[in-house]
Parts: sequence; C-alpha cells; structure tokens
Amino acid sequence: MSLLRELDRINALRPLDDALANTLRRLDPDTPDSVLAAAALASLAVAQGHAGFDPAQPRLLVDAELAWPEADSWAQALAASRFVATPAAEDLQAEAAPLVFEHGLLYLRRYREYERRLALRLRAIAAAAMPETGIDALAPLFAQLFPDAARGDAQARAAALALRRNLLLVTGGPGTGKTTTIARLLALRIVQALQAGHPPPRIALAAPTGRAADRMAESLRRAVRQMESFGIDDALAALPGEASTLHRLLGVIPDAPRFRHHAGNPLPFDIVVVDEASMVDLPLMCKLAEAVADGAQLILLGDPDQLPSVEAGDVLAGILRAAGDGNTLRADDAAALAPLLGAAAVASAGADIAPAAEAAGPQTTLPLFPAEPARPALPAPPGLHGHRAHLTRGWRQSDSLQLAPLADAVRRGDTDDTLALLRAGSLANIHFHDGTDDPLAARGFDLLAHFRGLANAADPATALAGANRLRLLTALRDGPQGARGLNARIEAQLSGRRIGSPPAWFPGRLLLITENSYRHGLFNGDVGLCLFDASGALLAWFPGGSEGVRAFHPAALPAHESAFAMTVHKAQGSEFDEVWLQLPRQDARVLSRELLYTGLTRARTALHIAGSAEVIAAALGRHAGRVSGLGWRLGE
Ligand SMILES: Nc1ncnc2c1ncn2[C@@H]1O[C@H](COP(=O)(O)OP(=O)(O)OP(=O)(O)O)[C@@H](O)[C@H]1O
Repeated sequence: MSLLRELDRINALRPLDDALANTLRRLDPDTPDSVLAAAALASLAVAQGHAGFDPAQPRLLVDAELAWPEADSWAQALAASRFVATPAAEDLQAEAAPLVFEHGLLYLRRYREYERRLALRLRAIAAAAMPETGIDALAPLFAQLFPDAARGDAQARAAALALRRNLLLVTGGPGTGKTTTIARLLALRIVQALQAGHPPPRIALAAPTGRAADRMAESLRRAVRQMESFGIDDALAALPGEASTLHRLLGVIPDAPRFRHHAGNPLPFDIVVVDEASMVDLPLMCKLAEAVADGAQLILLGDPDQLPSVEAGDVLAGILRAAGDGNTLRADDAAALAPLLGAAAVASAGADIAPAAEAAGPQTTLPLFPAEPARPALPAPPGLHGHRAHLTRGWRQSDSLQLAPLADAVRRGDTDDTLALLRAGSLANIHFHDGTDDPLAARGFDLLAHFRGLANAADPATALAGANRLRLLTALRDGPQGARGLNARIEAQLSGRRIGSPPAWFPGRLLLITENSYRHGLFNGDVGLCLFDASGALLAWFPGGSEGVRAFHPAALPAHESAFAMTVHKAQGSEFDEVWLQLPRQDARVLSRELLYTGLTRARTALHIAGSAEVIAAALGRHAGRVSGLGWRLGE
C-alpha cells in the first residue's frame, strides 16, 4: 500500500493535508508517492507546531510503524521533484514551488520564507551599531541599580549588554527578575540619551496575550517604584506605563493577514521589548522583526523551559540555540563594559568568543612589523553569541510557595527527584494528589465552593479578582481529565442542568474568549465572568476600560467557552494564586516536561498536582521540542 494511503488509513492526516497531496497528484500524475506523502506531512507538520517536516524523523509527526522510506532516498526523491525548490543559499528567496527542501527539512514554501526572512532581519538587527558613548558616565547610576555588578550579577550583565547589543535576549524562569531588569536597563538607556542631550528613546512594551501584557505592565510599574529614590525622575517619567498585545502594537487590519506596521511602515519606536517570547509563533515573530525600524533595539524576554508557541515555530528555542548559554560576554563587550561590570566583565568574557568581526576584521593591510608572525584573522563569533543574558537566581519571596526545587527537577526531566520531592511533601504549599483523577471529588479540596463563591461577589471587579485566585489547569482538552469534560461537569453542578445540555448562562460562569475580536476589544485568552448588573440583567464582565471592568451582553460575545478548567496551553502567560494541575489517567503524546513546567509555574502561592507517578514519569521523558531550521539559519 502507498505511504499516503497508509497515512490515510490510520487517520494521521487532516483533510487539508490530503488536499495538498491530491492537488499535486492532479497537476502531475507521475509524482512519486513518497513526495505526495511528504507534502501532506509538511502541511501536517505546521499544524503540529513544526516549521517543516524532517524525513529523517517521520515518527516525530506520526508515531506509527509504517513502511517509512529510507531517509536518503526520500530526500533524493524530494530534491528531484518539480514541486520542490532547493535554494542554492539560505538567504535566497526560493523559486515559485509549493514546497522547499533545505537543510534536511521539507517546508511549505510560506513557512520557509517566514523562517528565512526572520533570520535575515534578526541578523540585521543584531548587527546594527549602538551609540558608543556615554558608558563611563552611567557608572554611578549603574552601581546604584546593580550593587552586585562586579560579583557576576547576571541582571547587571543583561542591563550592561543592552548598551551594546541591538538585539538582546533576556531569559530566565519565573521570578528571576526579567521585568525588574528591563525596567532598570530602560532607565539606563533613557539616562544615557538625556546625558547626551538627546530626547529619550521611544519605547514599546508588548506581549503575545492581553493578560501577559497586563502582567508585564504591572511588574514594570512595581520595578519603577523601586527606583523612585535614585534621583532619576526624568528618566522614570519617560518609561511607558502600559504594555500592549503584539497584535495591537503591529496594528491589525480587520480581515487582512497583514499588519499596519511592516518593513515599509516601521514601528515608531527606538526600543521594542517583548515579554513571553516563547509564546510567539514564527509568522508573528517574522512580522514583528520586520516591523522594527532600522537601528531600533529589539529585546526579547522569555523562559526557555516553557512550552513553545501553539502555532508553528518554537522561535525562541531556535534563537537561543544560536545565542549560546547566555553566561559569557564577547571580548569587545567586556572591554567596553568594564567601567560598569568591573571584575565581572573580565571573568565572564568567554575564551571561546572572539571580538566582533568588525573589530577583528579581515587583514587587508601589510603587518606593521613584518618580523612578527602574521596572526590569522579571528573568526566572527558564532551565531548570536554575546546577545543573551540568562538569569538564574530566583528573587520571589518564597515563604508561601517553595516552587524552585520542583520546577528545576521538572525542567531537567529528572523523574526520581521530581517524584521524591512530590512524595516527601516537604515543599511549602505544594500538594501531590497521588493517583487522583477527579479534581471534583478530591478530599479536603472544594473547587466547586470556590467557583460558587464567585457568583456571590459584591461586584464584577471583585469577582474577576477572585477568579484569578484559583484555576483548574489540565494537560488535555478532551477526555475525562480534559478541560472540556471538566467544564461541562462543573457547569452542570453550578447551574443545576444536565451534563451535555447547551452551556447555560448563570452568575459566576467563567468565560474564556477563543478568538480575537477587535470590535469588542476582546482577545483570544481573555477571561471574564457572568454576573447580574444593578438592574438584574445577567451580563458578561471583562477587565479593562476606564471603569476597570467592561460589560457585554452574553449573546453578543465572540467565540468563547467556559474557563473553570483551562488547558496549560491556554494558561500560558497567566498566573494564578492557587493552581490545581490535573494530569490525565493515561499517558498522552502532548504530555511533556515543558507542559508540566509551564503548568506548575503558573502558581503563585499554592500548587496541587494530581495524577499518577507513571504519567508524571512519562511526561518528564518527553520534550515538546519542535523541528525548525531557525537555529541553523542564525548560525547555531
Ligand atoms: N535584584 C533584585 N533585588 C531584589 N528584588 C528583586 C531583584 N530582582 C527581582 N526582584 C524581585 O523579584 C520579584 C520577581 O521579579 P520580576 O517580576 O522582575 O521577575 P520576572 O522574571 O519578570 O517574573 P515573571 O516570570 O513572573 O515575569 C519581584 O518582586 C522583584 O521585585
């Protein structure tokens, strides 16, 4: 049986994937079956979050014992097909073919182009020169902001690098001070401009979701308050008080795939800071990078251990592969930043990292002293080395929740450590419900009472604040431990209606918006709740607006579902005081260490993990990694 038929037989393909293969067959009935199957798989790959399909690892996509072609002959058949372009260089636009085969990956042409354009733009942003002057003059303020700079403080290194690197990656787990560091480095850049007699740089703060943007702005305002005694009021006044979603920043044009801002109409900002970069997919990151004005600085913040974006890409992981571990400085940066970082600059200047290519330069002139052996030109630093600072020290007050040791064991995929920590029960406010598969029947924990309480809140703002106090997170969408089934059961219990009847409107119903609606100002991932208004009308309330809450008639809402239970994927970018993380009874492919890590790091004050040791072990043994060529394109 042909591979395409076999894939159909096991229902591995979506109708869209099949349609692509069938179109190619119609256009050329002699197209080999292996090429048709690969085309369908390249389409499926995007739906599963990969940038392309790797014929050497087909089981990453379809985990089945099929008659998979041998990788080399499959690659040869692809390269020989008239439907597959094989560009001569990674920078070149591929000729007009529906598929591109490059560096071992088969791409849908559009995704190869996103990847190529993103890499080009990131390299251009990274190469742009920063103002060389004013670093010495910043030393007193820098010492105030980062008293531990000379002792290797990674936050200080991140801030100092922002004065040298036009593309900057600041990474770290929750509470490692990414936002605090951003506030301080932005203050430094503003002071630098003011000291040079320039206007302050125009700064944009953005995040992939509204909730993440709100959290970013909130953390930034707190970090600004901490700087109020430093005598830099002018600079603090120039810091933005709000953050927007990436879509809003780029300017959505209703019903068009293009944004208002792009390379031809760049963003009017000198510095663009993007939080939760791990959630940004390939097309969006490409459009963002292209919309950043020439010479403007792009700063990406993110936690590399979190789940990758739901849509195609794993962009942050690709960029970070090219950026190294973020613990070293390039030699030229170390020299320039020595007035700020002192001894730490020397200590963290990586021996393997050569000065910038422009500083070393190819030797085109005769050596001054011919007797001295000519030294070979130093190679350019690999990829984006020297553009990343990785923060590891946790700064959160952890009296109430002792998350760090568990998050670390999960991040490492260490099953023994993870289970030992969970079973010992000695981490403050972490509770392991071993083998519990029904969160609504858990002993000593009354989820329904919490949800019922929301309906009795004094006003919508109080109810919305209460809603963020506790959330039920699931690994899966479907199945008995999935968000959908649990929502149906919770709705039934709260509304008194039968399970399976259409969702009812009742006070206290939590809602999750599942599409972007610019008309309503409601976006995918926004959470609201139903409550009566003063006149007794049942309305759906969401945060925002001049009053702090906005009301909508339930019948007029964009696509939505109940939000008592939410998948970890949907909860990315949000935090809740208390989290109940419900794992499925049986292992499932979407379970991974990144999913567990993302789920448990949503908790601020208490965490409950429910599931079996076997399922936890299976999840820890799996990576949510994605196939992508971005790291390679950026010179990993
Ligand atoms: N250098 C520091 N000295 C003292 N407190 C700090 C420092 N850095 C961060 N903090 C504190 O640690 C907490 C977390 O910081 P911050 O919000 O900046 O972390 P984050 O990495 O942005 O977190 P998240 O992952 O939630 O976005 C805050 O209360 C902040 O005030």
